[in-house]
Amino acid sequence: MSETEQYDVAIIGAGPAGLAAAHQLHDAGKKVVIIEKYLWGGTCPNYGCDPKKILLGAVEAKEYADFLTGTGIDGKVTINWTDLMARKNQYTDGISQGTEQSLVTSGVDHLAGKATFIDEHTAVVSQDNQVAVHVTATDWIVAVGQRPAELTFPGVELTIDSEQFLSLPSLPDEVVIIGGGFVAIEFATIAAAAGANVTLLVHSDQLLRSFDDEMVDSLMDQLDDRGIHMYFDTEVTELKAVDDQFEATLSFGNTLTAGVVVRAVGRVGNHDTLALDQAQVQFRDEGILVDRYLRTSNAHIYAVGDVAYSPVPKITPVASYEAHHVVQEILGTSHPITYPAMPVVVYGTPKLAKVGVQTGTAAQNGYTVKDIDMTSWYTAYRQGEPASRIRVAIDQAGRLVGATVMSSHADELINYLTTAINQGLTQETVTQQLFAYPSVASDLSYFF
Ligand SMILES: Cc1cc2nc3c(=O)[nH]c(=O)nc-3n(C[C@H](O)[C@H](O)[C@H](O)COP(=O)(O)OP(=O)(O)OC[C@H]3O[C@@H](n4cnc5c(N)ncnc54)[C@H](O)[C@@H]3O)c2cc1C
Ligand SMILES: NC(=O)c1ccc[n+]([C@@H]2O[C@H](COP(=O)([O-])OP(=O)(O)OC[C@H]3O[C@@H](n4cnc5c(N)ncnc54)[C@H](O)[C@@H]3O)[C@@H](O)[C@H]2O)c1
Repeated sequence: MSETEQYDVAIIGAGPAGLAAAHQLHDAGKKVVIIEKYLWGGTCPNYGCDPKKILLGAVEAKEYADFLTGTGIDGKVTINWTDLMARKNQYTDGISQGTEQSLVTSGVDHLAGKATFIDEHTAVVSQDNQVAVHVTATDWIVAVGQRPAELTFPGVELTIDSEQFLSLPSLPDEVVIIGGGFVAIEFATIAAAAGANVTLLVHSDQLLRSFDDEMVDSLMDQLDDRGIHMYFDTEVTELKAVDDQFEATLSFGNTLTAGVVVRAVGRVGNHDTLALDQAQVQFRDEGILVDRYLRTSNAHIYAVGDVAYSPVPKITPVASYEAHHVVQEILGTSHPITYPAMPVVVYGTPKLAKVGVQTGTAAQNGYTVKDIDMTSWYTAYRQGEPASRIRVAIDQAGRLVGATVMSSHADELINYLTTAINQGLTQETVTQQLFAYPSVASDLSYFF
């Protein structure tokens, strides 16, 4: 074992959270090291948000062409999975090395290997066939993210997870996806647009539990129109390899045959890999327990991003935001974290996005809810979009407090609505702004 390296701050995990913290603390003059056991950059750019949205890029282009077929577009656009995957790989292949290089360029110390605590200030960083390194630091930031949740039925080892789906060399004709959340819907959309016959197996009675039910129903209609089959209250009880296919037995007795079965049933924290007991850090199955300062039960160890058990969406902007907060804590500006309104987007076709007060329950909580069909509005019309809908919640003072949007532009529109909520804008203040016309933003004042 090598001699111990001593740092002001050591960060475990080089995803969006860990990297943001490392660069900011280094820039502030701290002696920092960041430790990563797999790919520099973490989930989002290597096997999450970014590769997913590259695949979605082709899906969107195909959809736009499909919508306008017969009204100015002739011929059918098809997705070439091999070429699309090559484009995705061209992007992701450079991420880890490029991210590591930016640490080198910035002068941030970094170590490849798996970190495990041996006491509250020290971790061992080990890598196959290499001498383990001891790292000691005054403060630690744990930013180790999550991994796909497992299932336990016989044959589950024949399923693939989200990372494997995002690198599938060829797309089978039949795709089965277990789950009804973000990953399941996004992958179903991509696979269906690329020509596969897609079935979602949902173990509860609903998709996307945290969203406004009515908007989820609208999204389901759209998924249905795109040929995606959905079975609810259904589980896989067994999976077998039969010839070059897989045969899934379902809880109600039927069988389904598919070329690939994707597991998309949530994510679990990587905190169980860290020997946290050695550092007196408490955790539960859902993640590491943190207080309002993002401190763990050991005041010198913070947890941020997906692995922190905090009541916020587990998404990239939140991970970076929490990292920034902890940096301020370590630099001496101590205050409890508060979160602005946080937009989340399900990147299907169409996209479903929400922010702020849940619009499904807003009326019973005293807000005015407006439900607007935007299908005939200019933006949807000019693109021939078959369905576009928004529900907004407005408070007594006329301020927007929540929104759910289903549209091909929901990812952009939700950002404007987030700004409106965070700034406490009313219709009057929005009409004082000038927006380019015609554009998504130019409709903003009609939502109040
Ligand atoms: C398929 C998919 C699509 C997604 N799409 C979106 C999206 O569109 N928008 C969005 O905002 N979010 C999306 N997310 C979520 C987003 O990727 C995460 O919220 C984000 O990456 C969390 O950042 P993090 O830094 O907390 O963790 P991560 O990015 O997971 O990084 C944690 C890092 O820690 C490393 N690590 C773990 N254990 C150890 C250890 N013991 N020692 C050393 N290193 C360790 C891991 O290898 C990893 O690199 C998606 C996630 C998935 C899976
Ligand atoms: N666009 C985005 O921001 C984005 C995209 C993908 C993933 N993510 C992040 O990754 C997380 C994980 O995504 P996800 O779709 O895997 O999880 P999720 O929590 O969104 O959905 C999990 C799904 O699995 C089902 N499920 C749970 N246990 C099951 C079981 N035992 N058997 C069968 N089904 C079961 C649930 O009913 C649910 O439908 C998201 O919650 C989000 O934080 C974000």
